[in-house]
Amino acid sequence: MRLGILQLNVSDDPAANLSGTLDMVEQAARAGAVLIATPEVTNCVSTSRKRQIEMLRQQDDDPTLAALRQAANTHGVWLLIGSLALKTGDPDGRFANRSFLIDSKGQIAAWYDKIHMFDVTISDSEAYHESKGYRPGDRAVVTDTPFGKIGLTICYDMRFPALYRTLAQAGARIISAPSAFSPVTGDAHWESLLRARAIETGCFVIAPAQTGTHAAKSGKSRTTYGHSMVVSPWGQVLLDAGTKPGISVLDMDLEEVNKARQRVPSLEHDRPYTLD
Ligand SMILES: O=C(O)CNC(=O)[C@H](CS)NC(=O)CCC(=O)C(=O)O
Repeated sequence: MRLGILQLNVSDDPAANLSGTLDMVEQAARAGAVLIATPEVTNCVSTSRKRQIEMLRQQDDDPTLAALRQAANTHGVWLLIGSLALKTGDPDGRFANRSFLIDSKGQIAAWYDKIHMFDVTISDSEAYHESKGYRPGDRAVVTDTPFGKIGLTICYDMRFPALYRTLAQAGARIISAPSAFSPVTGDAHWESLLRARAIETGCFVIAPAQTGTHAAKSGKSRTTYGHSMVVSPWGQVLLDAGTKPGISVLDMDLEEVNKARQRVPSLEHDRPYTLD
């Protein structure tokens, strides 16, 4: 199956971001991709809560979701929208960081709210407080597709191997990890984390990423790591998209999932144990 990966450098203007993303989806579909995946927060990268309150919408009212559903139907492709930042209507005002799998008719096949929040102080000058802005989810999601079962995760989730194991043991053969990674942790950890998750689950791991410095009309601008990646179930890096925005298309042989799991069936070798 042919996979399209969109590496994006979105701003805090969802309408402008959408037109660029729609162009890239069309190009990837023309190149023969049947599943096209976009990064975390495809609609808006912003560090300003005020700006997010102004620009973001609830799911039923979100123009990015509506237009991408229509594009999936028009081009007859499955779309993994890495995530959208959405209003939730919750009294505490927090947003959802929500991933969507859209089928080739434009219907929502599955959605997933990021479970693990990136509340991390990397250095004196760099800290993230994701849970201040976003309300974490509490359900893991695996869905049937014509390409086998896909498990959904987002970004920081990749540091929680138990979630990946749950998804793989529930039948996932592909796990998505759309991201907006920090450059510092990206350099240190990104490739290792993704390869480890692929090897230990025997899944393809697909990780479309935001990249570069994100233009902001309001608030501080933010920089992300890029290097969108696809890793085979044997742990080979099939794609590293570097740091420029753009489209990558590659063919995945899903038989490799069976082969890797036959060679090393560790997914079936869990054992109960006590902790003294
Ligand atoms: O804030 C938003 O609008 C969307 N959310 C994100 O971009 C999140 C939280 S800041 N980014 C990550 O989880 C990066 C994780 C990471 O870099 C690591 O695990 O090292």
